[in-house]
Amino acid sequence: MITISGFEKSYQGRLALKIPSLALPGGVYWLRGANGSGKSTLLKAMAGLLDFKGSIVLQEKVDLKKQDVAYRRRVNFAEAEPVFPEFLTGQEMVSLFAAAKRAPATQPQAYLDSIGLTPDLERPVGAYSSGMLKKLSLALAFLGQPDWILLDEPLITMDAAALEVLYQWIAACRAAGVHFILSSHQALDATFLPGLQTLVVEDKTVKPLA
Ligand SMILES: Nc1ncnc2c1ncn2[C@@H]1O[C@H](COP(=O)(O)OP(=O)(O)OP(=O)(O)O)[C@@H](O)[C@H]1O
Repeated sequence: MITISGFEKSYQGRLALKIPSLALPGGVYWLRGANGSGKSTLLKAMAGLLDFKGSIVLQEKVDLKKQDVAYRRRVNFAEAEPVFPEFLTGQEMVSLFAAAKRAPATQPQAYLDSIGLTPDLERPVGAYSSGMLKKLSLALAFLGQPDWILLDEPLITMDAAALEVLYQWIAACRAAGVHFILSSHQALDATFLPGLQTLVVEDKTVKPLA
């Protein structure tokens, strides 16, 4: 469960998103909304990457603002358009994230092998294509033992084979009790994401679709 209360985010004094109260019990959520509606703002705030007014609390006890290290270890995030330091290799990025997220020893390799990134790990990420960067950032978002994984536009730039792998990762994590929020402009297919629930971002707020 994630509970959002009294949430407000403004940029340069201009309100972007306001959520008086929202409780997300868990499962898989499709975060849907028009361009500029506030999807990335919500996900970045929930990932602890944006300052905001109000509170976000995990499982009624881990407050993002008060226990930020514990919270961030349990909530993972992948950006829509990942930007990494270009001089670091894929392997160096994986090692950094694996240490920060306390990933079990063999976990990173399993993800990288299945998505086909292993042959490119020694190359600097500045030499990666946009699809390779996306695969790397998604693999990083699965490291550790998160309770929630937030994926901003995970479908963009992914080829069909990579998408199938992503759905397999999500299914395996769901079976282990991990919850997901995926933002997407494309409709998500409930065949691949059983129990899919919808959150709509409009009029500068977020509501579950009844
Ligand atoms: N760094 C920023 N500075 C100023 N305004 C911002 C900034 N980031 C986002 N905004 C504004 O906040 C609002 C929500 O933006 P956000 O990126 O969260 O939308 P989104 O739903 O993810 O959009 P898209 O579907 O186009 O990616 C928009 O009006 C946007 O202009």
